[in-house]
Amino acid sequence: MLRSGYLAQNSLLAGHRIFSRAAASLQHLAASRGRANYQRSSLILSLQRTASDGPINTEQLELSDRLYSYLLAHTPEPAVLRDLRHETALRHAGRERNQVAPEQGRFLAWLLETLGARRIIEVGVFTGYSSLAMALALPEDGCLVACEKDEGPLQLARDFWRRAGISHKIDERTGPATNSLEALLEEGGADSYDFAFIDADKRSYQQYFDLLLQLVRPGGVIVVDNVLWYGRVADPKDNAKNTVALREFNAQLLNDSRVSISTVPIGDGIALCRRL
Ligand SMILES: C[S@@+](CC[C@H](N)C(=O)[O-])C[C@H]1O[C@@H](n2cnc3c(N)ncnc32)[C@H](O)[C@@H]1O
Repeated sequence: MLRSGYLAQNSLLAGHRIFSRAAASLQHLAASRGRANYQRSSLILSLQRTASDGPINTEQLELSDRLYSYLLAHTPEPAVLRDLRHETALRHAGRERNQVAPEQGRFLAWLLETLGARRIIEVGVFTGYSSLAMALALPEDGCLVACEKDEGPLQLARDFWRRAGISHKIDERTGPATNSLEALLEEGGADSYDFAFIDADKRSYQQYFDLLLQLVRPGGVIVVDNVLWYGRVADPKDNAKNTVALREFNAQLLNDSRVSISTVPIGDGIALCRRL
């Protein structure tokens, strides 16, 4: 979108128009992500930490709306993914927040490229933003098993998979994801996947994780979305079912000797888990 190569092909005027449209779109995106919850007093925050086992660097980068817009402007996003965001906002108004953010989609794609992943699984597809971002990063003979229970948003996902020319890489599994993952195991899929992404109902995360640990090969990676849950996991007063489920999942993950983990505060927080 804002890439110099792209702008260079257009006249300065056209470039200006593209920039203005993209900037407006990015501002809208930044504003619509519930980032008002973040403190805005400065770019660098000094936090009161509760860690008691030694000095730590307490300087944290705060993503203000302005800095987030800058980040988006420096995140490559193919036009087909940007169009899918817009189409999702039109057809599934109010549910756009279900989608991973562009920098997360790019991160997942980059990770797959870096790992050289060929066979991957997604749990929770919605209108297909993350699946499309990931499928674009797979080789021509790669395969993404797309698990989704809701037929409604899948229709848009299919349109865009076709439009992007990656439908042949998608193995669609409609229905409750636990059934789909169990079916993959019955089909002999144990230890045969390079990567999995969990982004569905929070109370089933542990179940998905345990099944995916059987499907992903040793050395393979499972990425889990929403582990910081918009900050709610750290709020002792928040005992909503999803918050409690994510808190329990995070606590279990910390002591799970089957994986090596790193939790990264991108988007709503993701846990990167490598199967040992
Ligand atoms: C947060 S959205 C996924 C967003 C998607 N990863 C993206 O970036 O566009 C979660 C999706 O999980 C699906 N889901 C919820 N419970 C499910 C289940 N038990 N089995 C399969 N899919 C489920 C929902 O229908 C919804 O579409």
